[in-house]
Amino acid sequence: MLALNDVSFSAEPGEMLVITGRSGSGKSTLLNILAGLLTPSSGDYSLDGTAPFSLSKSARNAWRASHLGILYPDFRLLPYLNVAENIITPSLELQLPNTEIKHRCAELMQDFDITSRHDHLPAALSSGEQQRTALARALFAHPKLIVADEPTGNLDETNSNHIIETLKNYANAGNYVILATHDPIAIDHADRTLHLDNGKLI
Ligand SMILES: Nc1ncnc2c1ncn2[C@@H]1O[C@H](COP(=O)(O)OP(=O)(O)OP(=O)(O)O)[C@@H](O)[C@H]1O
Repeated sequence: MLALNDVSFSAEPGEMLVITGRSGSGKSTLLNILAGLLTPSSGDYSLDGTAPFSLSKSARNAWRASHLGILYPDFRLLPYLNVAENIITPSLELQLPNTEIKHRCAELMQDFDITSRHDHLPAALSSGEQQRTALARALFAHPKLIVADEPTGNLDETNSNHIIETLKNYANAGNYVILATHDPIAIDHADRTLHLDNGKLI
């Protein structure tokens, strides 16, 4: 059985795409391929001229750190790191001076209203604060592409609106944002919606 079959699409910089489809239709599989986390058994994928699956594993990890922001429905913050430490984890793979790391972190915490929580562990945060920390981490590297799997799945309407509007603005600034979600707020904001049915794009 194929999780995805004959899926072909391209995106323009500045676009926010939403992928819909019932459970098991292949949304997460597609996002994992776009993030360079899952190697497709056949086919091509490139982001701004780079084909991640033609890179060595270490080069692909470095490519992911500098080009990709990834958001998960369960946030996947590292439980033993505080908010600021979680946000700067992409810097482990980036060659940035310490002053720049501190500057980006402070700016993101301010943008997402989590400065006062900078030394708290994820367990002490609300769901909205956890998702805003995850979003700050996803934006830390100024990635060309953000992929997000149900990014508002655990959030109330106010937090969902904030996350989706932030992602939309980030896309419209000349980047790519691809979400898998059923959230009507996200679908409303999408520049384009793609529907997956049984691994095929409809
Ligand atoms: N690692 C894997 N090994 C084998 N089959 C897998 C694997 N991951 C997913 N699948 C299968 O591929 C298909 C697509 O799964 P996928 O998780 O991409 O769907 P989805 O649309 O994201 O579903 P959901 O909305 O429930 O998360 C499913 O039939 C699933 O069982």
